Amino acid sequence: MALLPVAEALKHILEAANTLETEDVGLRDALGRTLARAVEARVDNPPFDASAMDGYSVRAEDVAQVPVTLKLVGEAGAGQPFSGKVAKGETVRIFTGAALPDGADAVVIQEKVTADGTTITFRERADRDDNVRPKGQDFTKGCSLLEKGRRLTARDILLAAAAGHGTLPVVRKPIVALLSTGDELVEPGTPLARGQIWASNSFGLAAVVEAAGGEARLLGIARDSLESLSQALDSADGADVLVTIGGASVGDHDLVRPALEKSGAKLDFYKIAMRPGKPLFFGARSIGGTRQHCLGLPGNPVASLICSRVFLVPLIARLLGRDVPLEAIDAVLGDQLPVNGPREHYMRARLDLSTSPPRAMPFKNQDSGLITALQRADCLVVVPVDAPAQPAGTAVKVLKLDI
Ligand SMILES: Nc1nc2c(c(=O)[nH]1)N[C@H]1C(S)=C(S)[C@@H](COP(=O)(O)OP(=O)(O)OC[C@H]3O[C@@H](n4cnc5c(N)ncnc54)[C@H](O)[C@@H]3O)O[C@H]1N2
Ligand code: MOO
Repeated sequence: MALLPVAEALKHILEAANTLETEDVGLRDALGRTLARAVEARVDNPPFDASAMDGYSVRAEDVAQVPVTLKLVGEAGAGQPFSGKVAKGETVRIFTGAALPDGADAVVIQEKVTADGTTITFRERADRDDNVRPKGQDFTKGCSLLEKGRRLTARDILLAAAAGHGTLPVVRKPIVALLSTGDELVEPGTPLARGQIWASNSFGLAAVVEAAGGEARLLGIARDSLESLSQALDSADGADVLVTIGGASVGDHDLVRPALEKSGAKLDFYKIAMRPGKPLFFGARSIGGTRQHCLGLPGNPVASLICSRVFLVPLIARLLGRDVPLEAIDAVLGDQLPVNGPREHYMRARLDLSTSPPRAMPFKNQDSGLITALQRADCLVVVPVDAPAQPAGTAVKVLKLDI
């Protein structure tokens, strides 16, 4: 069977996914969530002409010639506005953040005046609007502040709060169920018998899911039997995406696809022209009356994590209504590469950003069992299908390994 090119596989996955529903969350729960609608300002900011300094509010024309003495007639504090009006020859004491009293149009900082009871002598002249933050200077009511599809940062949340929002409309988090499969697997932290290994992938993948904005649900470990797999697959009820790990290849114990198909899944594709990641599959099924995307990742830890970066992170982004973060950047090879085979090779590498263009140094050993090399890598050099040998200095595409 011909292997599906990586770009085609990604296209199939993205075309299958639609943006999830909208929900309102409080500002305290908004960090990292994706805006479902644009956010507009509900007020002007500042909402009133405000003093930027501690000092005295004046009519600028009264202090055009200095020194001059004005009469103190009151005080304006933050949250404690002056109720009267500043008339000719008068001044009102003012503090940072207070509303500028009616009649006043400038603030003189206190360091520039001499106060003696209600007699205030100004030693420095002021112009209109000096030390005043005019109403609406920052933003005005109704203007668009945050665009739909944006992943909310601390800065965004501060802005939304200042613009009058106590809650924000965000896209519901996709629930991603993660199922490890294999007779050799035991939970991390428990003792190992001979032939066993710890099921590390699901924990790495759960972190990928959550960093991408999804909610990970670990379904534990299914054994290599149709019965155990079927039972575990039934427990993925309520998830938007089911990710199976391992059992995807062609061995006698690779039963994940048959079990999934038995549970009603229709596979869109199986096997892609990617290294690592060849036995990846994708499809969908109906469970509990809702449609669930099914992504089968290879068991090799390196393959599963790299495939999650290339396929699962964009799938989650699409479910969240976000742009798909898979842009490759331009770099040059720091070392020569041999001829590539029939699969697009995602080579673990380190990226030196101090040079222009950045220089990517692929690791010598690209075995997909090397977890330490994956952990040390900060990018993937993407080597096209059947690429010829390439000397150091060749231009290449690189995917940042930001997971
Ligand atoms: N005859 C062939 N054999 C294999 C082929 C092939 O085309 N023909 N493809 C190879 C490729 S490429 C890959 S990748 C692997 C993937 O196979 P599976 O998806 O069936 O993965 P498993 O056999 O279940 O596991 C592979 C490896 O990873 C370990 N593993 C599995 N799950 C976990 C987990 N949750 N945490 C940590 N480690 C895990 C497992 O113990 C194995 O060592 O197939 C090749 N074979
Ligand atoms: O292509 Mo398989 O995913 O190593 O090594």
